[in-house]
Amino acid sequence: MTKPTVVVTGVAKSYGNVTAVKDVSFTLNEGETVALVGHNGAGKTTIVKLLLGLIRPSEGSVKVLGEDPARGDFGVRQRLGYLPESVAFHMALTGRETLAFYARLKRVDLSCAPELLERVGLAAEAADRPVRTYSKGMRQRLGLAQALLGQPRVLLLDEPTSGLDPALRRRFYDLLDDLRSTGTTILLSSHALTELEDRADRVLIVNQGVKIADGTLDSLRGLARLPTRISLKLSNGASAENSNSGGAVWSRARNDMVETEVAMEDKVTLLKTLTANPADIAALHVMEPTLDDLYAHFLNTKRAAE
Ligand SMILES: Nc1ncnc2c1ncn2[C@@H]1O[C@H](COP(=O)(O)OP(=O)(O)OP(=O)(O)O)[C@@H](O)[C@H]1O
Repeated sequence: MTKPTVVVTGVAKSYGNVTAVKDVSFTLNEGETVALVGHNGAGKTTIVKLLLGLIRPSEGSVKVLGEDPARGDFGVRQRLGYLPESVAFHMALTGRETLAFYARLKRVDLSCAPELLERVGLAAEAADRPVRTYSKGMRQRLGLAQALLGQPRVLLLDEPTSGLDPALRRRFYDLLDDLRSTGTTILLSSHALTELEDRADRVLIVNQGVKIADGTLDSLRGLARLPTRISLKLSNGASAENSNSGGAVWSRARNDMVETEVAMEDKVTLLKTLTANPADIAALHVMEPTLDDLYAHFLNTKRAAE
């Protein structure tokens, strides 16, 4: 059974006459990885700060692990991990000393530090070097180790992969998969939509402080009803227009391919027709709407309604 770890109800947050967040409600569950996406200034950091208890809502309520995080309950803070977008460490401390510093602040056991440094790929040699000698990616990994201190039940990550090369990104997401399997709730705030696509169980889209979409990628696809793109290359250089191409309208694409768009409900029928004679087909690609497409769709729908 899904167990909620974060419950946000009707939350608004204003700074003077700037309303950063308006009537936002959502629930995050144990073992769920949720992407929080939105333009610059959409309200993502404000939501994360509300979950951390760094700011109080002007309206509504925030509960993290059953408590109000702004009350300063230490038990909750110990079970919350946070990686800010820009990690600022004391440059003279080594990686190991930095972790010891944060472990004391969080009042958690430091015995897990060597394992954490290992997990984020900071080898023993790097762990004992001052942070000022670290590359940006190494600092980011130390930031992640800091966020993982005390085995948090809820992990809040702001642009966690910025500064990581592709191999480290993969390693980072593998690490998140391990945490998810132990029941950790992970909220990832990011602009890197393509890499979130296969990684997040759910996507929350915010715009101008308002939540405009919340669901799995498949459920958002179902709501948006955007077409599927099919691209095709026929054998022997034959033209799709002349073949049994299911009545679709084809246009020229790259690499001698042709492409068409088909409504969700017609996709299977068209694919059946196209693949009736497999020998006719040199290449076939089926592209479902990406998170980028869905993001643009929900923002445009919101704009059109205004
Ligand atoms: N302390 C503050 N005082 C006044 N306005 C603020 C404050 N913090 C945030 N805001 C405003 O609230 C709105 C939401 O800001 P927020 O930082 O939550 O956006 P964001 O989605 O995290 O943006 P980004 O992707 O650029 O980090 C913006 O209009 C911002 O200017």
